[in-house]
Amino acid sequence: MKERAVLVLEDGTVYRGYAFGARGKTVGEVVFNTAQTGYQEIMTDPSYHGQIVVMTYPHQGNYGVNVYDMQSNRPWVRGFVAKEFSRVASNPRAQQTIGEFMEFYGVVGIEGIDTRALVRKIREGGVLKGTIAHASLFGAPDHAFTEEELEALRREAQAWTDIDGRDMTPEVSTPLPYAWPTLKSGRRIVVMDFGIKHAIVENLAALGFELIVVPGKTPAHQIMALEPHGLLISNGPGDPTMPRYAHETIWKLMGLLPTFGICLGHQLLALAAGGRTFKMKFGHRGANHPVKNLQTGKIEITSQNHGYAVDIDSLKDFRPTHVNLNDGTLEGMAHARYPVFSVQYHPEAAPGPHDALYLFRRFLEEVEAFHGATGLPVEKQRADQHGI
Ligand SMILES: NC(=O)CC[C@H](N)C(=O)O
Repeated sequence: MKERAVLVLEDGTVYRGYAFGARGKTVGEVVFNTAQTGYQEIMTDPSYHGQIVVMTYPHQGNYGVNVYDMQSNRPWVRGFVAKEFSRVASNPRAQQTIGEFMEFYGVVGIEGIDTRALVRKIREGGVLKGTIAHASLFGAPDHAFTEEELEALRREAQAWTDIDGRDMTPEVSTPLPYAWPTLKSGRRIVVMDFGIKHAIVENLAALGFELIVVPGKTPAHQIMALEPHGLLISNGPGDPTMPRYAHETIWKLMGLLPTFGICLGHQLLALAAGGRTFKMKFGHRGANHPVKNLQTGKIEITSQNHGYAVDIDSLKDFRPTHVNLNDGTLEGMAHARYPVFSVQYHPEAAPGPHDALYLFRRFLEEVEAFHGATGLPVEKQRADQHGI
């Protein structure tokens, strides 16, 4: 017998379906992702911290999960929703089924609801908070939820602390600096970790960089003390206006090092320079967002996961380099004077197409161009000028 479950939104809408994954209850911001594959990368991307993710593609889990596709050391989604989850994993790379994985890591799920209706609601009204609850919590797997119980679940969703207005960095960032294993020892990159996906560091490592991952809270002078040749500012969850210390650090480092910002890193760069961000109605989450590269005129099909965006008209010191063809929002920018650039989307894919991998190579070229001429740590002299 299937166990009953509900998803109750803060506006009182109730979706009745069946329990999946870990048994229990969970509250979060309900968002949707349109990627057809990549559920494991999505669940383990720290940028989803605080969110219940609804997959629009109706069948999830058929190729299982494995240790290689993890984007961090555990899932971060607060809940996972699909029309139907596969009970079998049919792929030689599979080591577990999606259900086993969700149970192991305590991810509460629901299936059998009309995900199309739910997604349409979010698209029309914007993201909402919601609660998923499984019937066994209320006594029995076939328990039919009463009006009072549903109202209590609705209030729980409403009362949950929003993602906006709090800094989630301490919850996802590494507490201590560490070296990411690489086989070569090329130029040294410091990676500011706001909840980094493994695929980003793996792409940098593949280019031969030496990588030191530091907590997002690391101040500018400590970063410079590591004598880096470049700086990567990672993706991460939450409201980009909240980690104010990061704006200050990035502002201090601006121009000292070739810098590449990805997603949250892009937003932090814009804010550090005096630009503005805003919360989008329902964000961009999927693996087929068309982005126009304004420098080449080419279109890239990109992987995306963000709920905030940089206001294109607020840019200070940066010029737009990429725009989203669906809604015209800013997707990339470059500094007017320094080798500092960033994208709102995910060049590392994981999941998604590899159209934008060239950006990692561009970062390598920027680092080489910046340091290549003299071979001296130019940034150190500049740091002295900046007094850090
Ligand atoms: N993937 C990310 O880095 C997300 C950035 C930010 N938390 C947003 O939702 O817009």
